Amino acid sequence: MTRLSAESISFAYAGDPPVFEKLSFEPQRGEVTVLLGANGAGKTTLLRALAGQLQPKTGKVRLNGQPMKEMSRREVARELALMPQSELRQTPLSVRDVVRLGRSAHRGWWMPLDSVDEQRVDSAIQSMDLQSIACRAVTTLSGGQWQRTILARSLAQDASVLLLDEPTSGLDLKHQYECLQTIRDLARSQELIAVLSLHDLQQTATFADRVALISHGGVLAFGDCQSVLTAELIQKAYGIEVTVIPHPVNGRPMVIPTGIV
Ligand SMILES: Nc1ncnc2c1ncn2[C@@H]1O[C@H](COP(=O)(O)OP(=O)(O)OP(=O)(O)O)[C@@H](O)[C@H]1O
Repeated sequence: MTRLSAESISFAYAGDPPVFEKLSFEPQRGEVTVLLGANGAGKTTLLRALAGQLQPKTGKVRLNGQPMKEMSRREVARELALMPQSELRQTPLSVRDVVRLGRSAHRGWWMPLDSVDEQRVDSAIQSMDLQSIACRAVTTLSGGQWQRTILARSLAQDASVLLLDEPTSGLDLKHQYECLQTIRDLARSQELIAVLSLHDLQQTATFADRVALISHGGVLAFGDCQSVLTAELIQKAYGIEVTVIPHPVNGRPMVIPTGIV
Protein backbone atom coordinates (compact mmCIF):
# COMPACT_ATOMS: atom_id res chain seq x y z
CA MET A 1 0.00 0.00 0.00
CA THR A 2 1.68 3.19 -1.19
CA ARG A 3 2.41 5.92 1.32
CA LEU A 4 4.31 9.15 0.87
CA SER A 5 5.03 11.53 3.71
CA ALA A 6 7.13 14.54 4.52
CA GLU A 7 7.89 14.60 8.22
CA SER A 8 8.91 17.95 9.65
CA ILE A 9 11.19 18.75 6.73
CA SER A 10 13.22 21.95 6.44
CA PHE A 11 14.97 23.00 3.27
CA ALA A 12 17.08 25.97 2.15
CA TYR A 13 19.00 26.53 -1.07
CA ALA A 14 22.72 27.18 -0.39
CA GLY A 15 23.24 30.53 1.30
CA ASP A 16 19.53 31.44 1.21
CA PRO A 17 16.90 31.62 3.97
CA PRO A 18 14.77 28.48 4.37
CA VAL A 19 12.06 27.85 1.74
CA PHE A 20 10.19 25.82 4.36
CA GLU A 21 10.74 24.83 7.96
CA LYS A 22 9.37 21.80 9.83
CA LEU A 23 6.84 21.15 7.10
CA SER A 24 4.75 17.99 7.42
CA PHE A 25 2.52 16.74 4.64
CA GLU A 26 0.92 13.44 3.73
CA PRO A 27 -1.13 13.20 0.53
CA GLN A 28 -3.63 10.34 0.41
CA ARG A 29 -4.06 7.45 -2.05
CA GLY A 30 -6.93 7.67 -4.47
CA GLU A 31 -7.01 11.45 -4.22
CA VAL A 32 -5.85 14.46 -6.18
CA THR A 33 -4.01 16.84 -3.85
CA VAL A 34 -3.33 20.30 -5.25
CA LEU A 35 -0.51 22.49 -3.98
CA LEU A 36 -1.45 26.16 -4.13
CA GLY A 37 0.59 29.20 -3.18
CA ALA A 38 2.04 32.44 -4.46
CA ASN A 39 5.04 32.56 -6.80
CA GLY A 40 8.12 31.50 -4.83
CA ALA A 41 6.07 29.96 -2.00
CA GLY A 42 7.92 26.66 -2.45
CA LYS A 43 5.60 24.36 -4.45
CA THR A 44 8.29 23.19 -6.89
CA THR A 45 10.80 22.83 -4.07
CA LEU A 46 8.33 20.70 -2.08
CA LEU A 47 7.55 18.49 -5.11
CA ARG A 48 11.28 17.97 -5.73
CA ALA A 49 11.83 17.13 -2.06
CA LEU A 50 8.91 14.66 -2.15
CA ALA A 51 10.52 13.08 -5.25
CA GLY A 52 13.88 12.70 -3.51
CA GLN A 53 15.60 15.16 -5.87
CA LEU A 54 16.35 17.62 -3.06
CA GLN A 55 17.46 16.43 0.36
CA PRO A 56 15.85 18.22 3.32
CA LYS A 57 18.30 19.66 5.84
CA THR A 58 16.25 18.20 8.66
CA GLY A 59 13.29 15.83 8.79
CA LYS A 60 12.51 12.94 6.44
CA VAL A 61 10.62 12.11 3.31
CA ARG A 62 9.40 8.53 3.41
CA LEU A 63 8.10 6.37 0.59
CA ASN A 64 6.25 3.31 1.85
CA GLY A 65 7.80 3.84 5.25
CA GLN A 66 11.37 3.86 3.94
CA PRO A 67 13.44 7.06 4.15
CA MET A 68 13.74 8.17 0.54
CA LYS A 69 17.40 9.08 0.84
CA GLU A 70 18.16 5.38 1.49
CA MET A 71 16.49 4.32 -1.78
CA SER A 72 18.20 4.09 -5.18
CA ARG A 73 16.97 6.31 -8.01
CA ARG A 74 15.63 3.25 -9.80
CA GLU A 75 13.70 2.05 -6.73
CA VAL A 76 12.13 5.49 -6.43
CA ALA A 77 11.37 5.70 -10.18
CA ARG A 78 9.43 2.41 -10.08
CA GLU A 79 7.05 3.96 -7.56
CA LEU A 80 7.09 7.67 -8.28
CA ALA A 81 6.97 9.89 -11.38
CA LEU A 82 7.83 13.60 -11.23
CA MET A 83 6.82 15.83 -14.12
CA PRO A 84 8.92 19.01 -14.00
CA GLN A 85 7.51 22.46 -14.66
CA SER A 86 9.53 22.75 -17.84
CA GLU A 87 11.97 20.56 -19.68
CA LEU A 88 14.32 21.23 -22.58
CA ARG A 89 13.92 19.28 -25.80
CA GLN A 90 17.49 18.31 -26.51
CA THR A 91 17.18 15.61 -29.16
CA PRO A 92 14.75 15.18 -32.06
CA LEU A 93 13.24 11.95 -30.70
CA SER A 94 9.69 11.14 -31.76
CA VAL A 95 6.80 11.71 -29.36
CA ARG A 96 6.43 7.93 -29.02
CA ASP A 97 10.12 7.46 -28.21
CA VAL A 98 9.97 10.13 -25.49
CA VAL A 99 6.89 8.45 -23.97
CA ARG A 100 8.75 5.10 -24.16
CA LEU A 101 11.44 6.57 -21.89
CA GLY A 102 8.84 6.41 -19.12
CA ARG A 103 9.26 2.62 -19.18
CA SER A 104 13.00 2.72 -18.46
CA ALA A 105 12.38 2.56 -14.69
CA HIS A 106 10.93 -0.92 -15.28
CA ARG A 107 13.12 -2.20 -18.12
CA GLY A 108 16.38 -0.27 -17.86
CA TRP A 109 17.01 2.16 -20.71
CA TRP A 110 19.13 -0.39 -22.62
CA MET A 111 16.49 -3.19 -22.65
CA PRO A 112 13.98 -3.54 -25.51
CA LEU A 113 10.36 -2.90 -24.52
CA ASP A 114 7.97 -5.84 -24.46
CA SER A 115 4.28 -5.89 -25.43
CA VAL A 116 3.15 -4.84 -21.93
CA ASP A 117 5.46 -1.82 -22.08
CA GLU A 118 4.14 -0.92 -25.54
CA GLN A 119 0.54 -1.17 -24.29
CA ARG A 120 1.36 1.23 -21.46
CA VAL A 121 2.95 3.59 -23.97
CA ASP A 122 -0.14 3.39 -26.26
CA SER A 123 -2.47 4.05 -23.38
CA ALA A 124 -0.43 7.08 -22.17
CA ILE A 125 -0.36 8.46 -25.73
CA GLN A 126 -4.14 8.08 -25.98
CA SER A 127 -4.73 9.63 -22.56
CA MET A 128 -2.91 12.76 -23.66
CA ASP A 129 -4.51 12.80 -27.13
CA LEU A 130 -1.18 12.44 -28.94
CA GLN A 131 -2.04 9.67 -31.45
CA SER A 132 -2.01 11.96 -34.48
CA ILE A 133 1.46 13.33 -33.69
CA ALA A 134 3.08 10.22 -32.18
CA CYS A 135 5.68 10.03 -34.98
CA ARG A 136 6.60 13.72 -34.99
CA ALA A 137 10.00 14.85 -33.70
CA VAL A 138 9.48 16.57 -30.35
CA THR A 139 11.65 19.48 -31.50
CA THR A 140 8.85 20.40 -33.94
CA LEU A 141 6.01 20.43 -31.37
CA SER A 142 4.18 23.43 -29.96
CA GLY A 143 4.70 24.17 -26.25
CA GLY A 144 1.38 22.57 -25.29
CA GLN A 145 2.00 19.45 -27.39
CA TRP A 146 5.41 19.06 -25.74
CA GLN A 147 3.81 19.51 -22.29
CA ARG A 148 1.33 16.72 -23.10
CA THR A 149 4.22 14.51 -24.28
CA ILE A 150 6.11 14.80 -20.98
CA LEU A 151 2.86 14.21 -19.11
CA ALA A 152 2.32 11.05 -21.18
CA ARG A 153 5.87 9.94 -20.33
CA SER A 154 5.04 10.32 -16.62
CA LEU A 155 1.84 8.28 -17.07
CA ALA A 156 3.73 5.56 -19.00
CA GLN A 157 6.01 5.19 -16.00
CA ASP A 158 3.05 3.47 -14.32
CA ALA A 159 4.01 4.87 -10.95
CA SER A 160 1.79 4.77 -7.89
CA VAL A 161 2.79 8.34 -7.01
CA LEU A 162 2.38 11.12 -9.58
CA LEU A 163 3.98 14.48 -8.75
CA LEU A 164 3.11 17.02 -11.44
CA ASP A 165 4.44 20.56 -11.43
CA GLU A 166 1.94 22.86 -13.15
CA PRO A 167 0.79 20.13 -15.57
CA THR A 168 -1.77 22.33 -17.29
CA SER A 169 0.42 25.37 -17.97
CA GLY A 170 0.54 26.00 -21.71
CA LEU A 171 -2.42 23.71 -22.47
CA ASP A 172 -5.55 24.95 -24.23
CA LEU A 173 -8.87 24.90 -22.35
CA LYS A 174 -10.00 21.48 -23.59
CA HIS A 175 -6.66 19.82 -22.91
CA GLN A 176 -6.38 21.46 -19.46
CA TYR A 177 -9.64 19.89 -18.40
CA GLU A 178 -8.98 16.55 -20.14
CA CYS A 179 -5.57 16.36 -18.50
CA LEU A 180 -6.97 17.00 -15.01
CA GLN A 181 -9.84 14.60 -15.62
CA THR A 182 -7.38 11.88 -16.69
CA ILE A 183 -5.26 12.43 -13.59
CA ARG A 184 -8.31 12.36 -11.31
CA ASP A 185 -9.70 9.21 -12.99
CA LEU A 186 -6.32 7.45 -12.67
CA ALA A 187 -5.96 8.49 -9.03
CA ARG A 188 -9.40 7.08 -8.23
CA SER A 189 -9.37 3.92 -10.33
CA GLN A 190 -5.78 2.90 -9.54
CA GLU A 191 -5.57 4.31 -6.00
CA LEU A 192 -2.67 6.55 -6.98
CA ILE A 193 -1.29 9.40 -4.92
CA ALA A 194 -1.49 12.44 -7.23
CA VAL A 195 0.04 15.74 -6.12
CA LEU A 196 -0.19 18.68 -8.53
CA SER A 197 0.87 22.28 -8.27
CA LEU A 198 -1.57 24.64 -9.94
CA HIS A 199 -2.16 28.39 -10.15
CA ASP A 200 -5.74 28.19 -11.39
CA LEU A 201 -8.16 28.26 -8.43
CA GLN A 202 -11.12 27.30 -10.65
CA GLN A 203 -9.38 24.15 -11.82
CA THR A 204 -8.39 23.45 -8.23
CA ALA A 205 -11.98 23.79 -7.00
CA THR A 206 -13.18 21.49 -9.79
CA PHE A 207 -10.63 18.69 -9.55
CA ALA A 208 -8.93 18.72 -6.13
CA ASP A 209 -10.00 16.28 -3.45
CA ARG A 210 -7.67 18.08 -1.06
CA VAL A 211 -5.75 21.32 -1.21
CA ALA A 212 -2.49 22.25 0.52
CA LEU A 213 -1.99 26.00 0.68
CA ILE A 214 1.74 26.72 0.92
CA SER A 215 2.78 30.01 2.47
CA HIS A 216 5.47 31.50 4.70
CA GLY A 217 7.58 28.36 4.81
CA GLY A 218 4.86 25.88 5.69
CA VAL A 219 1.44 24.44 4.97
CA LEU A 220 -0.95 27.25 5.88
CA ALA A 221 -4.00 25.02 5.39
CA PHE A 222 -4.67 21.44 4.26
CA GLY A 223 -8.15 20.13 3.65
CA ASP A 224 -10.99 19.92 1.17
CA CYS A 225 -11.75 22.79 -1.24
CA GLN A 226 -14.51 24.21 0.96
CA SER A 227 -12.23 24.55 3.95
CA VAL A 228 -9.14 25.89 2.14
CA LEU A 229 -10.59 28.10 -0.60
CA THR A 230 -11.84 30.74 1.83
CA ALA A 231 -11.45 34.49 1.44
CA GLU A 232 -9.36 34.73 4.60
CA LEU A 233 -6.86 31.98 3.68
CA ILE A 234 -6.54 33.11 0.05
CA GLN A 235 -5.86 36.67 1.20
CA LYS A 236 -3.20 35.43 3.65
CA ALA A 237 -1.45 33.30 1.04
CA TYR A 238 -1.67 35.58 -1.99
CA GLY A 239 -2.04 39.07 -0.46
CA ILE A 240 -5.15 39.90 -2.46
CA GLU A 241 -8.73 40.48 -1.35
CA VAL A 242 -11.20 38.02 -2.77
CA THR A 243 -14.83 37.11 -2.47
CA VAL A 244 -15.76 33.43 -2.52
CA ILE A 245 -19.18 32.43 -3.83
CA PRO A 246 -20.65 29.05 -4.80
CA HIS A 247 -20.07 28.27 -8.47
CA PRO A 248 -23.40 28.62 -10.31
CA VAL A 249 -22.97 25.26 -12.10
CA ASN A 250 -21.14 22.91 -9.73
CA GLY A 251 -21.57 24.67 -6.37
CA ARG A 252 -17.85 24.51 -5.59
CA PRO A 253 -16.03 27.58 -4.25
CA MET A 254 -15.53 30.25 -6.89
CA VAL A 255 -12.84 32.78 -5.98
CA ILE A 256 -13.29 36.28 -7.36
CA PRO A 257 -10.48 38.80 -6.79
CA THR A 258 -11.84 42.12 -5.54
CA GLY A 259 -8.68 44.13 -4.91
CA ILE A 260 -5.03 44.20 -3.98
CA VAL A 261 -4.43 44.46 -0.21
N1 LIG B 1 17.77 26.40 -7.77
C1 LIG B 1 17.50 27.37 -6.87
N2 LIG B 1 18.48 28.02 -6.23
C2 LIG B 1 18.22 28.98 -5.33
N3 LIG B 1 16.97 29.38 -4.99
C3 LIG B 1 15.94 28.76 -5.60
C4 LIG B 1 16.14 27.73 -6.57
N4 LIG B 1 14.94 27.32 -7.01
C5 LIG B 1 14.01 28.05 -6.35
N5 LIG B 1 14.62 28.92 -5.50
C6 LIG B 1 13.96 29.85 -4.58
O1 LIG B 1 13.20 29.08 -3.64
C7 LIG B 1 11.95 29.68 -3.39
C8 LIG B 1 10.81 28.72 -3.74
O2 LIG B 1 10.83 28.52 -5.15
P1 LIG B 1 9.84 27.48 -5.86
O3 LIG B 1 10.26 27.39 -7.30
O4 LIG B 1 9.81 26.24 -5.07
O5 LIG B 1 8.45 28.25 -5.71
P2 LIG B 1 7.05 27.97 -6.43
O6 LIG B 1 6.02 28.05 -5.37
O7 LIG B 1 7.11 26.70 -7.21
O8 LIG B 1 6.96 29.23 -7.38
P3 LIG B 1 6.18 29.47 -8.80
O9 LIG B 1 4.72 29.51 -8.48
O10 LIG B 1 6.69 30.80 -9.22
O11 LIG B 1 6.56 28.36 -9.74
C9 LIG B 1 11.92 31.00 -4.19
O12 LIG B 1 12.32 32.03 -3.35
C10 LIG B 1 12.95 30.75 -5.28
O13 LIG B 1 13.54 31.98 -5.68
